[in-house]
Amino acid sequence: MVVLAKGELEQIALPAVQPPAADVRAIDLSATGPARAAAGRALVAACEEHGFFRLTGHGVAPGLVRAAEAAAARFFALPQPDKEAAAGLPLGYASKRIGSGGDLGWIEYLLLSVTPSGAVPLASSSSPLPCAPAAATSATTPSCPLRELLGEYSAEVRRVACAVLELMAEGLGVAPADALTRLVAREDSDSMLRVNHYPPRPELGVGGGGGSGGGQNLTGFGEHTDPQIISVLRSNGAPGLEISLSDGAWASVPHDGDGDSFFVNVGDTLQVLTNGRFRSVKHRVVVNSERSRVSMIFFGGPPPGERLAPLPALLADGGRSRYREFTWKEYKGSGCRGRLADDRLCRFEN
Ligand SMILES: C=C1C[C@]23C[C@@]1(O)CC[C@H]2[C@@]12CC[C@H](O)[C@@](C)(C(=O)O1)[C@H]2[C@@H]3C(=O)O
Ligand SMILES: O=C(O)CCC(=O)C(=O)O
Ligand SMILES: [Fe+2]
Repeated sequence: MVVLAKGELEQIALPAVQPPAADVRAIDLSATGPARAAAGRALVAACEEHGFFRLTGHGVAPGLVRAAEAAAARFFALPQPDKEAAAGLPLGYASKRIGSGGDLGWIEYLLLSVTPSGAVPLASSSSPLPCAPAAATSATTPSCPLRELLGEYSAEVRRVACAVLELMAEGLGVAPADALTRLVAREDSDSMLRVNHYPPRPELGVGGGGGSGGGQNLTGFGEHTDPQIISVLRSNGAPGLEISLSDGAWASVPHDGDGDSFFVNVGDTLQVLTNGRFRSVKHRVVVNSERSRVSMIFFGGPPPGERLAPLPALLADGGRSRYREFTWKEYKGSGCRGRLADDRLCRFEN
C-alpha cells in the first residue's frame, strides 16, 4: 500500500500528457552466423541512439518469469505489517520513498542485493522476506517461494545480461570478448534486483491532487539514469515506462506483442566504459492506469574496487578520455546519496 499525505500527492502530480511511442529497436540474442553480426551492429546502434532496446531470444523460461512475477504480486498483496517485516532502506521493502534524497513516488518495492549464485541477501538477518502464500489454484508452486524464485530469476537474468554484454563487445569490436561481461559475471559484482509495484492510480478528484495538484498522472519513479553497467527489465505489460530521447522529449515504451521480451538500459558505468559513445538513458515511470504495474529489474554493477575508465580499444587514435578513472565504490559513495534526477557522472568528467 502506498499512503501519501496531501502535500506529498501534490509533489508527484504530473500533467495528463501521453507522450508519443518510442521507436524501440528489437535485438535477437539468439541470432547466429551472419545474423549475429547484424544483431551486434544493431545493438551498438540502439545503445548509441537511445541507450535502450528490447531483447528477444533471451532463453529465460517463460514459466520462471511468470512464477517470479506471480510470487511478487502475492507479496505486494500481503497485509502491510507483513511487508513491513521486510522493511529497510536501501535494501528490503519500502513504499513511496526512493533513495535517501527525498524522492517520492506512487510505488512500493523490494530492493535486494543479488549474487551470481542467486542468493538474495537482505540488509539484515532480522529482515526476513515473508512468505507469499501460493494461490490456492496453483498446485505446482511451493508455498514459500519468493526468495528462492527471485534468486533463481536473478541468476538467469544475470546470464542474459552477460550474453548481451558479450554481443556488445563483438559489435564494438572490443577484445577480449569478455571485456564487459567479466564485470557483471564476477562473484563480487555489486548487482541488485528490484521489484516495483505501482498500484492503480488513485481517484484524484476526491481530496487528491486532481484539483490542487493540477495533474491526472502521478510520478511512479522519477526521472533518473541507472548508475550500473546494464539494467534488464521485465514488466507485466501495464503501461508507464518512458524514456528521454536525445532531444530531451519523453517517449513511452510500447509493450511488446507477445509479452516475452526484456527491455535493456545502458547505465552510467557503460557510458563511461564506452567513453560516452553509449547513452545512459534517462527514464521514468508515470502512473496513469487502472492496472497495477509490476516490474522486475536486474541491475548489473561492477565489483566495488573495480577501476572504471573508458576501454582502451575505444580510445583509439589518441582519442581523449572524457572521464577520469574512478572506482565503483567511489561512484556509489559520492553519487548515490542525492536526488534521483541528479547528474552523477559530471564529477568524473575530464
Ligand atoms: C536517489 C537514489 C535512489 C537510487 C540511488 C540514488 O541516490 C540515485 C540512483 C537511484 C537508483 C536508480 C536505479 C536503481 O533503481 C537503484 C537501486 C540504483 O542503483 O540507483 C536506485 C537507488 C535506490 O533506489 O536506492
Ligand atoms: O519500474 C520500472 O518500470 C522502471 C523502474 C526503474 O527505472 C528503476 O527501478 O530503476
Ligand atoms: Fe531505472
